[in-house]
Amino acid sequence: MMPKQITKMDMDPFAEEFLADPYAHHAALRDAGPVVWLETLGVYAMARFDEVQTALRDHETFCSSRGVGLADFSKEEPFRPPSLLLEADPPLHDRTRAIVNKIVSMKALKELRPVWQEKADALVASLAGKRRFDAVPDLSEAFPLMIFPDTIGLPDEGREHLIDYATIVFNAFGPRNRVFEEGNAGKEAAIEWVGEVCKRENLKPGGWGAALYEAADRGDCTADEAERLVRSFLSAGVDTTVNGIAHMTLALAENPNEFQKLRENPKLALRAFEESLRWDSTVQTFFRTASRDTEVAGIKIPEGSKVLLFLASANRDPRKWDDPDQFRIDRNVSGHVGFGFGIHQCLGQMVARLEGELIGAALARRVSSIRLTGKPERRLNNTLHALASLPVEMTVA
Ligand code: HEM
Ligand SMILES: O=C(O)c1ccc(-c2ccccn2)cc1
Repeated sequence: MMPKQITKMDMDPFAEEFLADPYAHHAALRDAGPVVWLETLGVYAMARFDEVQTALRDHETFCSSRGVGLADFSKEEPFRPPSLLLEADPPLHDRTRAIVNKIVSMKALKELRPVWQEKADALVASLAGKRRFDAVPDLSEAFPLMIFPDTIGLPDEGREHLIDYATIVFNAFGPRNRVFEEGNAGKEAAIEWVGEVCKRENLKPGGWGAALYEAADRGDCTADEAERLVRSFLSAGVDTTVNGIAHMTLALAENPNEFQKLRENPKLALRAFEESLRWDSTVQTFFRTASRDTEVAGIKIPEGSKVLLFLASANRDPRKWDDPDQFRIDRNVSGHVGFGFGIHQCLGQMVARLEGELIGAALARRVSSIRLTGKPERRLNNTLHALASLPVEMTVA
């Protein structure tokens, strides 16, 4: 079969205008073809659900060990030692993932649920009493920072550095553009603090960090690997859930009918959180690298090519979803790729789901209405769709 001609586009998905409103550009990417060539970056791109899911499932052809950002680790130094999970392929990934799967277990989360639920209820009750507030610092950042550092066993001082550190990590998957440079400026203290708190002596006993060093004591990994696995929890574990909760709150404020459906049935809280991840995917994009010459939909992709996967676009692909742009909490949202897909599917998805469900249920039970009192403000990032401010008014049920 003659290889098809690939559609070339000069769109820059890391331009500030794109990052500010990515959904305005996704349809053009999807309609241009199953695989397109982005001239500006010199990369392939997939924005339809089927191609994104297929690439994520085929981790041998589309590998992670050469980096899941624009940089090809086989050609240039990573900006920090590679993640032993995100930037690892089998067999290394099999071993490290098995270690963390044992720690982030259903049993662990079952024990955490009542502790987190009490904090979620108290936080929402106090905010509803305040009526007007900014749901980014006061709710979306406050709750993860209230429960996640304790779960890891971090020191009490300096936890706010986790937001700054994640800004650096998630910007680093993109080009060294202004968003990257400005996102890094003045954040040396955050890098320093994270480096320190990953050390065994700075982790409290009983936390997930200490549990990684106990895995090292058992010989499941080295102490150095344990230190880097703690860094994984800190890199991906906070700013993602912060923005997941922020987008759920925004969606409920913009869709009052959906919020009333949730109030009538608080058991829909988890569905509301999952639907908000589909509707406005916190993690918008990331890359894979072709480990060998391959072909997708008749398009040749040579070994070493970077392939940009648009998760957020796949989650609104009309080839997969009915009324994809509609936020509907009663939709069957299973199968969305907001947490990725395949062997690298999010390690912390159950943590994120529990956080989102508890906040959603607390809002359903304690708040009678949510409305925006000002324009939400975005914080641009090369990978995350993030909110800097979300001014709301919540009335008490
Ligand atoms: C709403 C919240 C979250 C979202 C949207 C999210 C999204 C994702 C996505 C899309 C991936 C796949 C990356 C890839 O395939 O290259 C991923 C991987 C990962 N996530 Fe999450 N995540 C969230 C919360 C968390 C939390 C709370 C933790 C830590 C407890 C976490 C830790 C990780 C780790 C370690 C990986 C790498 C897994 C591997 O490569 O095997 N994430 N996440
Ligand atoms: O292991 C780490 O350090 C790490 C793990 C996961 C991520 C990530 C990247 C893209 C989308 C979601 N999560 C970042 C860092």
